[in-house]
Amino acid sequence: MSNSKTLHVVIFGIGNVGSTLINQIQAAKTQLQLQQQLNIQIPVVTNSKLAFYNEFGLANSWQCDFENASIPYKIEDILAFVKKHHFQNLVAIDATACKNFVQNYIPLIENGFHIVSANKVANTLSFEFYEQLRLTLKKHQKSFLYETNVGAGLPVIETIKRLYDSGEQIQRIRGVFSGSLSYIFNEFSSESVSFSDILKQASHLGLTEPDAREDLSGNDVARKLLILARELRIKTELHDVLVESLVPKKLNGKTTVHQFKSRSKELDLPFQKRKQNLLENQVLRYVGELDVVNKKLEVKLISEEKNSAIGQLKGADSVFEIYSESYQEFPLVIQGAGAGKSVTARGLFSDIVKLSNSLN
Ligand SMILES: NC(=O)C1=CN([C@@H]2O[C@H](COP(=O)(O)OP(=O)(O)OC[C@H]3O[C@@H](n4cnc5c(N)ncnc54)[C@H](O)[C@@H]3O)[C@@H](O)[C@H]2O)C=CC1
Ligand SMILES: N[C@@H](CC=O)C(=O)O
Repeated sequence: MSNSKTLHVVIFGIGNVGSTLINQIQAAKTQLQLQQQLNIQIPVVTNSKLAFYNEFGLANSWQCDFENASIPYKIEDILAFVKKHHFQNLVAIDATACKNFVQNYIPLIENGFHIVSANKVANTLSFEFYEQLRLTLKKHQKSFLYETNVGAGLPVIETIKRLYDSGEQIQRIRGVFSGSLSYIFNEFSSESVSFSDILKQASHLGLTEPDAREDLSGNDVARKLLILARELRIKTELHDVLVESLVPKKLNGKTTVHQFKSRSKELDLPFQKRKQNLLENQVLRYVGELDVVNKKLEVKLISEEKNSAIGQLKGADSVFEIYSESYQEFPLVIQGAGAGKSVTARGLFSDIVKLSNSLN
């Protein structure tokens, strides 16, 4: 008798992260089958408007297939499709950055899906929604994994959870939580390049959010702090986070993404001034701090000594310093690429495999 297990994975969002995930899964098929007797089938992939269906799973030519044969969809069409084919072990991947998409989580769970998400929105809406989602998961015995919400492929949430579940008192988590802002300020502090050019590079590298103002406004980092705070059972909301936004009012949400991009040169002068104000041994860093004891969450741009751990960061590295009962003087440190399509897709893949281990 075969012990092989099949997962049916529906991928919502086939941009940087979603499409890399599909390619990673396709490339690992043989290895997964041989080493873990795991078969991951992807019968549906979607972007915001179109879905491509193949009940036998995607072929390696999936991008062409999507271009040629995708059709407009509603979430109900996908629910009907998986029901018609009696698919078991259903997993919905949220690789969108969409605020509305998370309203589909509860119907998906009620229709048999586990959720694996890179999108931080579901964990950062009201605490009421946060709890309702967890109650629904419990009722339907489904899982929700979101390791990539904080630190992309880095094991940040898992580490915090393990410490907390084993009774460790976590006092403070401080660091550079954003891979894109890390890249931007590492490059900007050390190179003679304009701020807008570096922002453009970060976006081309797939490091920023689809709307880079999510990063520059501090909102994305605030979401990460809130997610960690809630893991530690702190009942708090996104608006409780003290945030220093780097987006000037004239370029805020009333401007479209396209307008913001075409006017990004307006950011150059203010950032050049901040750079000029630095002392010789300082660099700019955008940091987050979760003070667990005082339940205070704050994100801001600081001038940091070049020689400190945070000052020495390179590339798109994030760093999380966890101070706790057992790590008082010298924190537990998690460091590595905090953004990028490849590490993030691998983080989602790892959540899928983790989920498969908990299924029959
Ligand atoms: N890029 C990175 O380094 C990291 C990204 N993430 C998260 O991963 C998610 C995806 O990021 P990227 O791939 O970089 O963005 P992207 O902009 O490249 O791709 C987003 C995709 O979602 C689709 N989409 C938008 N609304 C949708 C909807 N309602 N239903 C279905 N599809 C929809 C878009 O059509 C696009 O295909 C975001 O939530 C981001 O915060 C998390 C960690 C790191
Ligand atoms: N924009 C985010 C991407 C991952 O969440 C970041 O820069 O960290």
